[in-house]
Amino acid sequence: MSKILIVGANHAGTSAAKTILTNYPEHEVTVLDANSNISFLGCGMALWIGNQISGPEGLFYSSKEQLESLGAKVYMQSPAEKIDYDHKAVYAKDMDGNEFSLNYDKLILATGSLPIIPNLPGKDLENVQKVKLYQHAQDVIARLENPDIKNVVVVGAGYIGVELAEAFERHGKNVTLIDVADTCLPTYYDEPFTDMMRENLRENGINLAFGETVVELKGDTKVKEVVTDKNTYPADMVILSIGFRPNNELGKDKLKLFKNGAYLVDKKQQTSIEDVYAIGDCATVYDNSIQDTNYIALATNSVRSAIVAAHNAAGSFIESPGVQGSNGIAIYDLKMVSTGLTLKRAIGLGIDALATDFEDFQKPEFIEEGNEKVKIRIVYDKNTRRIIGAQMASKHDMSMGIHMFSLAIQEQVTIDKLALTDIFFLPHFNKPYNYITMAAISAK
Ligand SMILES: Cc1cc2nc3c(=O)[nH]c(=O)nc-3n(C[C@H](O)[C@H](O)[C@H](O)COP(=O)(O)OP(=O)(O)OC[C@H]3O[C@@H](n4cnc5c(N)ncnc54)[C@H](O)[C@@H]3O)c2cc1C
Ligand SMILES: NC(=O)C1=CN([C@@H]2O[C@H](COP(=O)(O)OP(=O)(O)OC[C@H]3O[C@@H](n4cnc5c(N)ncnc54)[C@H](O)[C@@H]3O)[C@@H](O)[C@H]2O)C=CC1
Repeated sequence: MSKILIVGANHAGTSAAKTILTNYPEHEVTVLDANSNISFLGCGMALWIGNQISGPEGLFYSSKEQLESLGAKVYMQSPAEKIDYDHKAVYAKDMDGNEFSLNYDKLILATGSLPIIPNLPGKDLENVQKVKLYQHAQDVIARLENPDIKNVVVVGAGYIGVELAEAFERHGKNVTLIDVADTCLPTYYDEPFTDMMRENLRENGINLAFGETVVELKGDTKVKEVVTDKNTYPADMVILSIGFRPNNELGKDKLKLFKNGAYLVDKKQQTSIEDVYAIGDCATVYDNSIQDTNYIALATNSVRSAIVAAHNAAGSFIESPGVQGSNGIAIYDLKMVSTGLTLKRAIGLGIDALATDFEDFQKPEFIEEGNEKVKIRIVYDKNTRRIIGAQMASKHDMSMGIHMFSLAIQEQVTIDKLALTDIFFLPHFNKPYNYITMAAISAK
């Protein structure tokens, strides 16, 4: 029997706790979380804010009570404040402010990430919001009820920014979306795809301010304007969504860190100290598309890294196969999915990369209803022919196709092998010469 202590119980911590409790009932599992809720699906935040779902209740899939029913001891609203790694002890405060300490045999750090807040004049003005927690979403929704909030400026046109821009527009607000990059979603897609999303946002009435740097947020007590190096925008509310940074407060002076501060872990999720694991957004991942360590903050990575750490902490040896950063987004009718590297990023990393593109209807033309075009790009290494990335866009739900590319990158499949891969045909679903095969066959 080991004492396993998990610090942080959102997606990563909950997944680790459940894996240990259901597979290894002999261990004593204790969970600490600073917040009053766990398992909030941030990915549903935009749907909630945009009134596309009836409420937030379905966005939670676990609770203190559920973990307790599986046998865990759970302390909510109890932030860990210090860890003595040499003596295997965690010092925390409970919800009444009382200090207490817990000893462990194995420690799993699952403290996640924090929104990056740019050091801008005016960042502390009223109605300048960050969005990560359930409580942040509640706060934003309460403010949106105020009819004086007419102009909403979203800073950062990454995944959160683009999703929330749609949500605010659905609320009838005048929305401006700003990014320093000259397009939206630059990390995930190449230009032919970002152009589609840009057009989609523009057609739906969102003001786009790409290639602009925010220099100041102006106001009295409340924010009134966002000033960039090129323009000034009226703003009754500002959302800061320019990325996450790992929450490494408890280990930054003791554990080895990645360049952005994430806990450096091996394929067992173990940190630089034995018996100390790190999972989810506070830890690094092994990225198969670059065959190196990376930082990719996604709930999917959190859940899987937690399973790996849980088994290892509980005494079984398993290794992570690594990740590809697979992701997806649906804005109005447009759906986009990607995995691995974009062509731009691959070239930026010095890889001799090429892309093969194809666009076609999903199904044969004689299927007259529910037949949309799909655009695909596959990125591959010119020398090894290895597939290193893929992107797809359509009004049709073609999302499942990206999983095959994720596996192809993980398993180092070549573009030539993909060209001859058995892909079934049925007119209800696709074409005999479907876009995946055609893109692969067309590769130089
Ligand atoms: C709006 C939004 C939409 C998103 N959409 C998607 C999506 O569609 N798909 C996707 O894959 N990802 C999405 N993400 C990202 C995803 O939410 C994160 O990757 C995920 O939350 C990471 O989970 P985690 O458990 O590692 O960390 P976190 O969610 O950051 O949780 C960390 C937990 O640790 C606790 N904690 C921190 N410090 C302490 C301490 N000292 N003591 C005790 N407890 C502590 C916190 O209270 C928290 O509960 C989205 C995020 C946001 C904000
Ligand atoms: N559908 C999904 O899978 C979703 C995933 N997430 C994940 O959550 C994490 C955080 O999301 P985001 O905050 O949207 O980060 P992000 O990394 O997706 O996007 C950040 C954006 O901010 C821009 N930016 C950076 N600094 C800036 C500055 N000073 N001024 C203006 N723009 C600036 C970047 O160019 C980038 O476009 C990411 O890892 C993301 O993948 C979030 C929402 C949905």
